[in-house]
Amino acid sequence: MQWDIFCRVIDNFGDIGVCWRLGADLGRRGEQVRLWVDDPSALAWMAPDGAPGVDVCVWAQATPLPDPGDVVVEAFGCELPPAFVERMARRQPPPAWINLEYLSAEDYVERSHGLPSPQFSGPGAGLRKHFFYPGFSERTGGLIREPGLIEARLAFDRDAWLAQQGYARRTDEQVVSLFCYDNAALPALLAHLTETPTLMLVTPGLAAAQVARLLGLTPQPGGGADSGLLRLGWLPPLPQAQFDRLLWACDFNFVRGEDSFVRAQWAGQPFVWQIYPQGDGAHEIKLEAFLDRFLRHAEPGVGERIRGLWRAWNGMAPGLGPWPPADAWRSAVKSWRDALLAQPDLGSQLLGFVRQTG
Ligand SMILES: Cc1cn([C@H]2C[C@H](O)[C@@H](COP(=O)(O)OP(=O)(O)O[C@H]3O[C@@H](C)[C@H](O)[C@@H](O)[C@H]3O)O2)c(=O)[nH]c1=O
Repeated sequence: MQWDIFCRVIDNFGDIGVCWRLGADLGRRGEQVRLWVDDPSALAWMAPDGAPGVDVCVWAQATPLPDPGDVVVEAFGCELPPAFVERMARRQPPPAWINLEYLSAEDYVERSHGLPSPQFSGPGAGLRKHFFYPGFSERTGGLIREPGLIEARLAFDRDAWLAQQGYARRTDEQVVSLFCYDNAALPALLAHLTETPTLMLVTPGLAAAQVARLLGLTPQPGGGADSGLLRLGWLPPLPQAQFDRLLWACDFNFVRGEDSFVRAQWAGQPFVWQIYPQGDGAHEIKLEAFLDRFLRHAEPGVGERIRGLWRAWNGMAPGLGPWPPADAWRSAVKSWRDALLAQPDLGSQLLGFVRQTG
């Protein structure tokens, strides 16, 4: 099928990160994808080699758009150009029109996933748009998990990968990745990590700027610095496939937003999520909703510590609290990952949904 995926970059890298993952997943499954994005600049480092079947197209106001394909995906309610919607309404048969929503573990997702939204007026009159919600249960659209991902994860040699990046692991060193927004708990984390031999791989941008400021350092991609028992490595922006490997290589991952949060779950290592902050505090409910599902896989004492650490990392509690025991934390993540692996992935579900509704 021919797909048109529309994406508007609001801020950060999550919008294009998710749309690229989806487009590349569909392309590798033999679909033809046009990815329309208003600002494709991040793809230069995120996806320097492109993907089979995927054409990246700049979506500007003046861009002449071709005839709509078989499926039109409007990512995160990005609002399609009315003239294009009009052509969708005239196409025979009309394209499947999917509104791909943000990821949440809240219960409303199960109620809303797959619902139709018939268009009674406007340029799309006569069309039916469908809401497609990613999620963590059988009654949602699932999570992006391209074929072969887990096999590659299981065959991964972390020491070889770290050495290739110029950060060979020293004996007894734990390895931590850091990808975060502005974070008031970062000083407490750095203080905690200086007590144990640690290699912390810091992503460029907000994470590197804060660590550098707190420790009085200048980040140099590919370079490093020491602070007590903490060894720092400043990362360059990595292609998505290498970013995944970073998460596979680390004992603990600090991730954020949506896509890196999902990839940390596939990595199967203990992780801490900094949720995208919303002014009205809605993110706190969203964070707790995820913890409620995930921590069913943890022993109660361990779950409490994980929840405490996550709350502190998200500014919902002071201090970091006691660090969860690593082995029990890892078992909980693996058990959660096993449960997710038993569910169909988002790409397969979306293909099935479109065939059924089309
Ligand atoms: C640091 C790094 C990230 N990445 C990728 C991984 C992800 O695809 C992407 C980061 O996206 P996220 O993890 O979702 O975090 P983000 O904070 O960048 O994106 C956020 O954007 C907001 C607008 C949304 O509302 C949020 O829900 C969220 O998606 O960048 C790399 O490929 N290489 C890198 O080196």
